[in-house]
Amino acid sequence: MPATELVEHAVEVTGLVKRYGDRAVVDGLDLVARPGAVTAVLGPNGAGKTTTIECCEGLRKPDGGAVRVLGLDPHEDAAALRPRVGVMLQDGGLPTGIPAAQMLEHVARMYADPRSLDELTERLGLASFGRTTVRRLSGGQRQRLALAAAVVGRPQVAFLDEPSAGMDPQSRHAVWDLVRELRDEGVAVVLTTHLMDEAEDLADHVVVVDGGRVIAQGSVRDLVSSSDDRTLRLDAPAGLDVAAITAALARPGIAPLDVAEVSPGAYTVVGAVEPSTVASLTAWLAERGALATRLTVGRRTLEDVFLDLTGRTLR
Ligand SMILES: Nc1ncnc2c1ncn2[C@@H]1O[C@H](COP(=O)(O)OP(=O)(O)OP(=O)(O)O)[C@@H](O)[C@H]1O
Repeated sequence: MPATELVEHAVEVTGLVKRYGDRAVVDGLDLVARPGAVTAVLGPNGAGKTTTIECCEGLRKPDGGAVRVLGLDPHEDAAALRPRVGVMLQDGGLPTGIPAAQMLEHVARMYADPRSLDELTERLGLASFGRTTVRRLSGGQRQRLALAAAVVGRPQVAFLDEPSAGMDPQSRHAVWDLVRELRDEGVAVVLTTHLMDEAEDLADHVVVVDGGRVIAQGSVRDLVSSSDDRTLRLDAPAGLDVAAITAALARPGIAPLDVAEVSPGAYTVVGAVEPSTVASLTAWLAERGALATRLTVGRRTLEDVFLDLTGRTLR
């Protein structure tokens, strides 16, 4: 009986610690991933996502905590897990000296019941560069090949580290379709991404990591509706006085709205945005002869929540 039928969680990480020198880059991280679900791990650069995934893949040895994949230890049971786990590394990790098609055939031969190479080649658009050596592929082509290599063996768990990074929109959609299909086939897909729309579209469960720990998790819906806040987005002349806007929108007894110029001429107002907020804001602009070229009010997006949780400072 496959181990996925024995374990509720295809991946279970408990109190994971990984240190480099005396610095813990993963610092007590807990994470679970279910079969038949996409778990998206989000976090700023250097948050510890890849390190965590690599501990799950058996590529790095934890300094503390426990990691179970299909109920097994990624290090000690590496041989048993190899045919059941697909891995797409951030840097490709593919042998570079052989043509792409040959590389994929070689990988497919390692599995008992590989996917059809014709079908994978067709859906990921690999045919046009099958004869090109891996080293000469473009970044996006190499990513698609790495994804094909990760899934060709029909894994029960697929770890995909930034699967659509550097891809054109067509490729990204092909990748998303494949990920959804894997999920529908019962695969536990664990992916990292910096693309909030990718997480919003694909993820059944989102885990936000910062400083080597999980700082929030849940479904996208849970995360974006955990507050009643709304976001007002405004396009107007650059350099408006956000402190003055904040003061103009203030209402007695209500927490001040968070007004920011997120890029030149693009403003957000976050909080309890009411009809009167819109009226006060447009009046404030009109008094200064400033034209709003766009104004929308909507629910918070995953990106809003992510920036709230992790801040705007560059890492
Ligand atoms: N072999 C290593 N030796 C020392 N430090 C390392 C090593 N590998 C990773 N780190 C550090 O560990 C931290 C976490 O790195 P990791 O690659 O896990 O982050 P990440 O969340 O995947 O980031 P990104 O979004 O940029 O890919 C970083 O500060 C990185 O510099």
